Amino acid sequence: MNQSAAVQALILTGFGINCEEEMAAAYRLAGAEATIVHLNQVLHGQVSIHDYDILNFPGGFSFGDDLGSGVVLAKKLRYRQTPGGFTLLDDLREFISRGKFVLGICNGFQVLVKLGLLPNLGGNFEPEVTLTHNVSGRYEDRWVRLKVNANNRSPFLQGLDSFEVPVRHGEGRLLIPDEATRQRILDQNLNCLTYCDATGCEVTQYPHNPNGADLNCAGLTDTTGQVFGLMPHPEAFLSLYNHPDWARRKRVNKELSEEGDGLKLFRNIVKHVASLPHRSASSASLESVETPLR
Ligand SMILES: NC(=O)CC[C@H](N)C(=O)O
Repeated sequence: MNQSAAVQALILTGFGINCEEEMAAAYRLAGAEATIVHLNQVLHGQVSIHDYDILNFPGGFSFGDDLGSGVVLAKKLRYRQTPGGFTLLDDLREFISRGKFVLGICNGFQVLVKLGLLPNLGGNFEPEVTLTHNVSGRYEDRWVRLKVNANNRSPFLQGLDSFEVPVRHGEGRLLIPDEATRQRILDQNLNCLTYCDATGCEVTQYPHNPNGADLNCAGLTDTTGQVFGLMPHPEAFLSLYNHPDWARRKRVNKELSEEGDGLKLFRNIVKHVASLPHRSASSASLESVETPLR
């Protein structure tokens, strides 16, 4: 158990995940301690997710996107048993029920959707929507602007209105299978991020929406707001110098602050977790358990 008072972010890697260093950099800049571990260390019981505040699934090409992006990794989390005879999905249910946070970016978002953590309307961790090939039929690798749904109360997005971020994906198109699911996502404001134009107005057409997603959706939260996933990459916009316009910003009359807008999401969640009144108390009670919780 990590005794530090710092907010602890656990970042999974392995099997083709490739954005773990960017994600760790984001958390460190936001003041958290970031630990990168191979997923096998968790599956083999060497690392417990319960020792951490925020569990993170970075972007990449897990299992080469075979069978569909995120599918194989999600199956591994659902069915592969740890030495204690539990699956990581069992651990995730427990983790979320303790009020902790889960973030999935791009391939990580695909994993959370295919595992049934998002949107999880039914609360039974079964897949309800999916992410599939972009309507363009191409891998889309460029910058987009996102609009934040002000009615979504997830701590990740507080105080944000619209911001730019890069996308780099081939399978970012959210598909919602039926009208009832679509309506429940809308009613509960789980559609937390949509694609918009330079002025912050929502635009559903390509190229603003790079993949043809239903609801113009770029990101979802679950009903608790603790689980959050998005197709674009906030961890790739931590500084002014990540932005394609940084050198010509005066010429194109663009205001860019020294700190990248993507960093705000990480600052938000780190600040929120640090402010939770029972965080240190719950850590202490976990430490006193004789048999470590899985
Ligand atoms: N950058 C990523 O995480 C890409 C996700 C996935 N491999 C896709 O192409 O859709």
